Amino acid sequence: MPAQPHVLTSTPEWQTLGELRERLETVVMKDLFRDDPGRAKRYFIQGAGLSLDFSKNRITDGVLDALLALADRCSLADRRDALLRGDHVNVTEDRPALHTALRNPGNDSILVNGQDVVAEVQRTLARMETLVSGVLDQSRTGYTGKPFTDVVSIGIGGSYLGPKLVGEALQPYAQGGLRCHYVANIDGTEICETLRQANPETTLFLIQSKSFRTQETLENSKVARSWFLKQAQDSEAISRHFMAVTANVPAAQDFGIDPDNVFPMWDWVGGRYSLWSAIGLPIALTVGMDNFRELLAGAHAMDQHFQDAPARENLPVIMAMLGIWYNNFWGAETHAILPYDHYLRSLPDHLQQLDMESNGKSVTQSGEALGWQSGPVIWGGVGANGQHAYHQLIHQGTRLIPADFIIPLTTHNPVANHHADLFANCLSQSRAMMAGKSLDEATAELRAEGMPEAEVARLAPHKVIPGNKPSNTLTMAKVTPHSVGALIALYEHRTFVQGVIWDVDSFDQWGVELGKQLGKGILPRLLGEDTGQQASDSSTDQLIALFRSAGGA
Ligand SMILES: O=P(O)(O)OC[C@H]1O[C@H](O)[C@H](O)[C@@H](O)[C@@H]1O
Repeated sequence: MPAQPHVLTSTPEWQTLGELRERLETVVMKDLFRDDPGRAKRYFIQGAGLSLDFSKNRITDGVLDALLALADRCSLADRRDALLRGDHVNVTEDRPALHTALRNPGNDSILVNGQDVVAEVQRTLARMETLVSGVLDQSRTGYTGKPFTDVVSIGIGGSYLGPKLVGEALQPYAQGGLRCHYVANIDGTEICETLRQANPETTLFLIQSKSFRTQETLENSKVARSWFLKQAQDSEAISRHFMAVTANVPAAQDFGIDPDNVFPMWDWVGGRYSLWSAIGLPIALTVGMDNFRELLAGAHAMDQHFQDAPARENLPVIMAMLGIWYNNFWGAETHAILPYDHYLRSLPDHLQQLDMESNGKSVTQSGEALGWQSGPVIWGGVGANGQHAYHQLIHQGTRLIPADFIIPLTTHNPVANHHADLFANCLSQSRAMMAGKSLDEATAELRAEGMPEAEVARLAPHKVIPGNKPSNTLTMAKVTPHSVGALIALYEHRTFVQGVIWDVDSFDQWGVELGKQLGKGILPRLLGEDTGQQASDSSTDQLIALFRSAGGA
């Protein structure tokens, strides 16, 4: 993909946005709502079953036009088409990023290095179907003939976060009662606590690693294999209990996985975009293949919306450009993801990797230092819990924190007035962020309580909520396989659009490599092996000595 033929900050569109930012300094959203009864309706769009109210943003039609003009200047439509048709948009690794092909039900072939990606995807889905139906109908059993009760998915990063999020999100669709556990960290506690809950005779292990080189996953898998063999006492039994999803088939075979039990991954799928591939097996084993296909259909519907909807009505484009507005013109350093739904509790974790690993970059596609900010810190948590914790800083802290509120209109678990209460909480937060509370209002409230005037004057400033804090509200009819697919694909495309504007490679992640390299030198020293390793720095040396003096190994 060629580099942008411009310096972003020198474009007329960027200059216009800078001027608009100055003009909006004193504009208050509350006044915009008061003066324009049609505002909410005008800034409300829908696609793939999701609705976005983006009226509580510091924008005018002029700002929106200018943001979309910037997207045009960055050739967004061409870059989107290049992504979808399989051009090598991952420039540093010289390969496509074809996660959209994983959820494309069409039969038109897409060739990557002479290989028909679409046929590969269909073949893999059929193999997944065979495994899933065999496990769920109990025709496929463990080595003693007992049906499976537990699945342990071992993987980290993109081979963990997406499946965990969706597996939790689709609990209402669970079939077969399999318990799915996820082990990611190289922390003995995680694997040991998981294995304590499992029975080797009835546990299926999925080793999820695109590279099959990831230390955490390999070490945890070895522990799982030893634990299993200790009871099974027969290495032949491994083939009934261990599966792998990987692009590195020889390494999986070396580990002892039967080639028939290896599901493919491909170079043209990035780890953080891989839940739609066989990496999604824990999801399919939880909810069955029909629901897994519905998940893919939801994501595909969002792909089509992204491709076809005009920019002004395009959910990923609008959300991405609003993010650019706050990140690059208002100095926002973070972006909060606030799902008001227990099933979506791991969404912030997944989006953290998706967005921060994709757009946490400092050079352009052609390797020049960026002259502008790239991806923000993504964080968040489930509402209303956050309201009793970090929302204080959102409302009254000194930083500007744009937020996405995400909430289904109906619940799988109607009980008392809970869902209306939850919805009221969500709306009250976005309204409080937008409207705030003025000094006059705070003063009047305190006076109404009958407080002495001196106390009123002392307390009122502490009760002021500045307001004018931006947020989006995303809704869906219900948390379903389709809506969850659409939601995740929406954020994938939002991330892509921002990467286009910033001119970064959103599909590599070189920054995570250095720690891995250094770890290889540090480990032998922690274990007291004399490797002739040079000392690193006095801090690292001191901490190594501390670990060894405590007998930490
Ligand atoms: O699937 P794997 O090859 O084991 O990789 C697992 C994860 O680790 C890497 O270090 C990257 O940071 C992630 O993008 C990747 O998803």
